[in-house]
Amino acid sequence: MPLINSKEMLKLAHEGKYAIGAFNVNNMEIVQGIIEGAKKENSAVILQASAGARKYSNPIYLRKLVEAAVEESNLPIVLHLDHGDSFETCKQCIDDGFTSVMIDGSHYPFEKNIELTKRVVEYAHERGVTVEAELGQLAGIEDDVNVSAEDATFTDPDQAVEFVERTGVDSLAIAIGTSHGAYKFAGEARLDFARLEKITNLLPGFPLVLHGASSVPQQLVQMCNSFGGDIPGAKGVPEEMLRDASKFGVCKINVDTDLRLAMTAAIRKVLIENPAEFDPRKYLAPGRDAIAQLVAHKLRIFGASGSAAKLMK
Ligand SMILES: O=C(CO)COP(=O)(O)O
Ligand SMILES: O=C[C@H](O)COP(=O)(O)O
Ligand SMILES: [Zn+2]
Ligand SMILES: [Zn+2]
Repeated sequence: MPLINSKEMLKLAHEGKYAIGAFNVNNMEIVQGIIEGAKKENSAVILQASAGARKYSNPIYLRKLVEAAVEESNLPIVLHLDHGDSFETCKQCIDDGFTSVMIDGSHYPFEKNIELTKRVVEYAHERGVTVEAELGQLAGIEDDVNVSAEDATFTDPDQAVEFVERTGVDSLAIAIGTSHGAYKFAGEARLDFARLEKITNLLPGFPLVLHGASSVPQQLVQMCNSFGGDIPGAKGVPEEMLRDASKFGVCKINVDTDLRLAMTAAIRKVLIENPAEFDPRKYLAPGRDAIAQLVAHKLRIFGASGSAAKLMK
């Protein structure tokens, strides 16, 4: 089957109360690892490329890799732009064959975010491409952050409704306490589920997206550190919270950091245990396998196992 947009994929996820995994891709081994994991779970999957990924890999290589993944796996796959920063970047990706784009206007004032998102939606929808936008600022909840500070950065439920209505966007990334990277919480992990529930109730059936949702598995952090790494105090979103979020309208969960940790831990182990090794395949293959294993596990946590079947009819 060809690359598809995310409309039906996220709709089915919403109805089934599970979330689709959206994994960041940067090179061949990462694409292959994710696809192996998705195949194992017979799961639909979103492969997403950031601006940094497109710069690193040269957009044409990345696109061709994803096309190869589609052909080889025959799974329902979306090629999505992660954190598009302008209309021009989104347009470029749409023209290049991406089936979904994110326009991240979250750092702009509300009206400007709406205006920018609307412009992307118009261009994308005319071409059958779905659009994700973002409202609110990602940030971890520090132990001493008070409610008014959370109100200032987290997604305002009423604004979310107005934003969705006025832009016609297909999905919305919300801020409820997650953040990008490996250091998400200084103290105890905490997400604002009351806010999530409010947003979901105000936007029935509408797909929400959780960024910064890596769990930072401690076993991977320890493995990195025990083979020469130095990433102390890394902490992510507990898996139970992701499972809960998927039952409250979160239909797409973004994961990049965990892929990086899995791949790096595996590569570090090979290189430290085999100092004479210098064939890249000898460490990239275990890196790829580690990603496959991680992705399969995530998809089970998200409830996405078996989600390919309904989309393949
Ligand atoms: O949100 C992400 C990509 O858009 C990735 O988040 P993590 O850093 O938690 O993996
Ligand atoms: O949200 C950010 C993603 O993890 C992508 O990161 P990157 O910009 O380093 O490719
Ligand atoms: Zn953002
Ligand atoms: Zn993100």
